[in-house]
Amino acid sequence: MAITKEDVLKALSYVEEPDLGKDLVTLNMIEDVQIEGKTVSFTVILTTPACPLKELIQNACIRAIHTMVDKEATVNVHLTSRVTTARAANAAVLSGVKNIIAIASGKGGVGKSTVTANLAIALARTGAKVGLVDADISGPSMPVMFGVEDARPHVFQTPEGKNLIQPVERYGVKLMSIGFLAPAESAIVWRGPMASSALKQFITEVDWGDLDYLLIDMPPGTSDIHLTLVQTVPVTGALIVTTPQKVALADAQKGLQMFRQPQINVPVLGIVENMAWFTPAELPENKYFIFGEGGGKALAEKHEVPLLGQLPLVQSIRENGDYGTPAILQEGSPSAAMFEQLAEELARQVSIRNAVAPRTQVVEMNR
Ligand SMILES: Nc1ncnc2c1ncn2[C@@H]1O[C@H](COP(=O)(O)OP(=O)(O)OP(=O)(O)O)[C@@H](O)[C@H]1O
Repeated sequence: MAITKEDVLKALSYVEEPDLGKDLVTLNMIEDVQIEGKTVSFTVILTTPACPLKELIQNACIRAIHTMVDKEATVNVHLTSRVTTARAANAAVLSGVKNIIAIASGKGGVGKSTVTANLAIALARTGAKVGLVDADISGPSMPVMFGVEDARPHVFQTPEGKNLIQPVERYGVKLMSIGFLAPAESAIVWRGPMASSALKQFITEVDWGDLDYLLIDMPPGTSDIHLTLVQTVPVTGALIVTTPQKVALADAQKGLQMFRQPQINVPVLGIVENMAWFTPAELPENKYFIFGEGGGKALAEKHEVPLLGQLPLVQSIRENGDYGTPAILQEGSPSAAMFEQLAEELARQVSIRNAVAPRTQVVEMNR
């Protein structure tokens, strides 16, 4: 009997998207079904190009066709993606940006900027459109980490007469930092309301265009800047970076709780434990838990959020950051693999959040 499109769709309706708990047909993830004799071809639209379940879904599709349609069929599964969003249509601010992710830490110096830079590049390397705002106004580190300290963004006028800043592009990421506008030594005077208005400017007066993910590298602590962010744009979710050290965990918890306050209500997508251990190059089997052990996991469990990854203390991660060539660019290295995996886990949590949580909203607050 000839294979029909209905046979194919019926079989695929038994393939579940493991994270979203529904089948691929119900989720409108199947397109362009074509049948030629015993060759079945179709496209699966994933929710992110960084999907860690790609292979699993592809194999499940092939198995479903072989089991339910024809065990001898040749099955061509074409994988593509359409990044999901929880934003309302026709948004006034950043209308082309699908997901806005705040990266916060609580304590300073835990590696938040290092993690953000590597994540942004890792996501861009999967094919996603990525932007990065360095909102650490009094201590911007992105120009150094991306090796673009001397870059000066262009300002241009739109046909409507509005001045817009063109973000700097590096390693496939659109980047904006106060470091591009003010010499590093003067940045220390950016405080309070000035810092808040600088962040607002980075959001509303920069030509971000269409982006799948806009990462915001927040300053340490729980400052005015955090409130400015959630009052200016609808934030998709927050990622918390911490070390396993007691003092860092206590501050990370404060950061996490700030996003979860009922009037702010930004979902926490997960926790990253950085500097989780140290392994000397000459003793690769040894792990030294310099800042303590298991703190990130305990924090994640306490607040019921996923621990998205544990990154060891690696000398080359520090060096690559200082040289303007983040570790993710060292193809085939263990550090690059860890950041790739972390980026996949983050993208996965964004997709889950978009499927299950309410639409993103700008926070209204009387201050
Ligand atoms: N996993 C790691 N292995 C080695 N060095 C690291 C690692 N993570 C971060 N570092 C280094 O630790 C220092 C602090 O990192 P980073 O600037 O990313 O932290 P931060 O939390 O953003 O700090 P700030 O509070 O200034 O915003 C940097 O020198 C960085 O290169």
